Amino acid sequence: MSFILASGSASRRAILENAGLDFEIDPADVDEDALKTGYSGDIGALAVRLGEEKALAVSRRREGLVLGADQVLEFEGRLFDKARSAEEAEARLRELRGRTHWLKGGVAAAVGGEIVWRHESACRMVMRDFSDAFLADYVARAGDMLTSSVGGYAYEGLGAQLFSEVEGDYFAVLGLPLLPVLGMLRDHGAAPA
Ligand SMILES: Nc1nc2c(ncn2[C@@H]2O[C@H](COP(=O)(O)OP(=O)(O)OP(=O)(O)O)[C@@H](O)[C@H]2O)c(=O)[nH]1
Repeated sequence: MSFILASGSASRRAILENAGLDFEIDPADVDEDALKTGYSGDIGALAVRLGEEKALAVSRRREGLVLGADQVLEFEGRLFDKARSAEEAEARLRELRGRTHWLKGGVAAAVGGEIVWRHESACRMVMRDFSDAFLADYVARAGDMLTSSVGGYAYEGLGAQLFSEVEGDYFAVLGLPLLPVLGMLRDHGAAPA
């Protein structure tokens, strides 16, 4: 039983590998900016749409079940994507500290160029009001995660120190709601029932 993960995300790959699943990696080449720039609708729906576009892009050229996913950060109705630099990540963390933001996730499965399943997730991230000194130390230690993760943190690692409370699926915070994905994979014969 196998399937294709249409993602270059190390976190998504690790989540599925650690769960013992058999799959291939074939990242989708989708112009996310084209869909995100100027978007003014429901941000969770956008994440689902992006997950669908990634799954479809690969499903149109590969046989079998293709899984695509996307995650965006929503803060006071504004949409944030991954920071482009450590400086931008630091400025954003300074803006988010002491306040609540949401990680909105979308995941979709496609077969033969058609969407067969989709799922939306929302995780409520209550960031503590940490000091400037803490932030400076965090930025010095966080490394690549500042720009490779949508929030500039690895919640399973150093990023946990940023939060006082988190509501939602742990795996969804990391980028892939594993249990709903496992249910879908089993339904499609791509994971052991
Ligand atoms: N390790 C880790 N990664 C996180 C966390 N929160 C968000 N991410 C990652 O942030 C990234 C969000 O960007 P996306 O545009 O959804 O995905 P991507 O990394 O560009 O990869 P594609 O699926 O190829 O588009 C994903 O790789 C998530 O796994 C976290 O707490 N820990």
